[in-house]
Amino acid sequence: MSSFKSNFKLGDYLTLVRQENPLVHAITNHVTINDCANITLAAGASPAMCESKEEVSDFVPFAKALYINIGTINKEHKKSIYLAAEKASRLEIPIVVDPVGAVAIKSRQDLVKDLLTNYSVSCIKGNNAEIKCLAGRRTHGKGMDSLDTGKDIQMVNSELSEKYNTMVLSTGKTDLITKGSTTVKVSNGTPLLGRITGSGCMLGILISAFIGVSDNDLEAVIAGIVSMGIVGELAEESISSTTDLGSFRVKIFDYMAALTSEKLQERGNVSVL
Ligand SMILES: Nc1ncnc2c1ncn2[C@@H]1O[C@H](COP(=O)(O)OP(=O)(O)O)[C@@H](O)[C@H]1O
Ligand SMILES: Cc1ncsc1CCOP(=O)(O)O
Ligand SMILES: [Mg+2]
Repeated sequence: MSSFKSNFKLGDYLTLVRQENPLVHAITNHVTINDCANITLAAGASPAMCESKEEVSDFVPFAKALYINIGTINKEHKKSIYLAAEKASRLEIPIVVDPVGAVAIKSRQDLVKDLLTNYSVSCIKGNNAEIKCLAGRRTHGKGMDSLDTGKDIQMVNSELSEKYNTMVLSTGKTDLITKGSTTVKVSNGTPLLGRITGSGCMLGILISAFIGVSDNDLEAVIAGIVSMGIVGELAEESISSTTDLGSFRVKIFDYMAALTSEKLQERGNVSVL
């Protein structure tokens, strides 16, 4: 692993997830919901997709983290998200927000900014375009996908992190995680992750699981990002053609379940900027 100033061991966070089997409450989109549940299980955590407004407030207290993904949001979801965020903030349960589609849809930007302003969000996680649009920057996306090269993204992350007093994770070819004045770059992964739907959502619920077992949220998020990147690399190495996207997707679950803390340590490509 390349330089990271703290002497933390990435693999320890995976071990913790497996030992503690944290319950992650997800209110997430209906496109990738099953992939989110399965990647969470494969990592050693427990997913629960509970989204009804009558139920979320009762359910949140059992969770170690709350993952909010607005990819297919509707009126009902919106109410549930507010109720869940309110309860989680009050109980100091970490919240991760994934602003899917915010580039194209103004009301999604407004919702996410409102959540960041009024609730205790541990991490806002989006692709480069989503993160830039939340900072009011010009960017380029297509539907749920980013077409942004990531130019100036470190500055944008820092601005948002300071403005909302939260961690910011921007994803793309490289992933940057910023907390206050610290930005860490993770260079694991493969472009194939961008060719299946759900890689961003799976990353979002995974980092929620990792945050849920740790008192160091920055290190936990790094371990979650590296895990996703490495299983993408291993899945790519296992297929015979880059058009085997179905096999690639399935292999991601296989390699996540088989991932060891040693592998995490060995292949993690992390540096402090
Ligand atoms: N070109 C790439 N090279 C390496 N990893 C990538 C690439 N594109 C996406 N990823 C990885 O795929 C995951 C999802 O990122 P991204 O595609 O930016 O999010 P989203 O699916 O939300 O648009 C992240 O772990 C990211 O590192
Ligand atoms: C295609 C699509 N449409 C609404 S949500 C969604 C999934 C987005 O997944 P990801 O952000 O992981 O690419
Ligand atoms: Mg996404």
